[in-house]
Amino acid sequence: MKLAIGADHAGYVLKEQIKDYLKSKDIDFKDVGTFKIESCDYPEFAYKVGQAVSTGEADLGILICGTGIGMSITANKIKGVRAALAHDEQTAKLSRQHNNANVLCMGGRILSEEEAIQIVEVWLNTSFEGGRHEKRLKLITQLTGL
Ligand SMILES: O=C(CO)[C@H](O)[C@H](O)[C@H](O)COP(=O)(O)O
Repeated sequence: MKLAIGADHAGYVLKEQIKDYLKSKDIDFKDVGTFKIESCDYPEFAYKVGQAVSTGEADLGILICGTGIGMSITANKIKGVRAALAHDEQTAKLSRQHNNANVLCMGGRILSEEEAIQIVEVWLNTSFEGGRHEKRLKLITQLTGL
């Protein structure tokens, strides 16, 4: 499995902490930036991670900004991306089970390192349940073209 990960300045520190966690688990990832703490614009990184997932370059993506909201708004405008904003483990788990979310968005100004890593762990280790949820995902594509 390959991950794409990105953040703006407000998510930069948490991104680096999550990268340490991914390395400790031998999970392959591509970091699309930002690579510094200076102010920058979240859509650039949401677009890069979203494109990586949309084209199949990455299986899953992780995006972090201050709240995770700007990242999720942007990523969800990319075809094939199902980005979920999660501030807790239960939402993260359900985003995989019911929505087959392929991008996880988090708030670097909302979550502690420990909370974020627990969210990432549960998200990466939960599978899509399929069944009735499959039809609903197809409807998203049919209705929106995305
Ligand atoms: O867009 C956001 C909200 O969804 C992100 O949280 C940004 O990180 C935030 O807006 C950045 O704010 P700043 O005042 O420019 O640091």
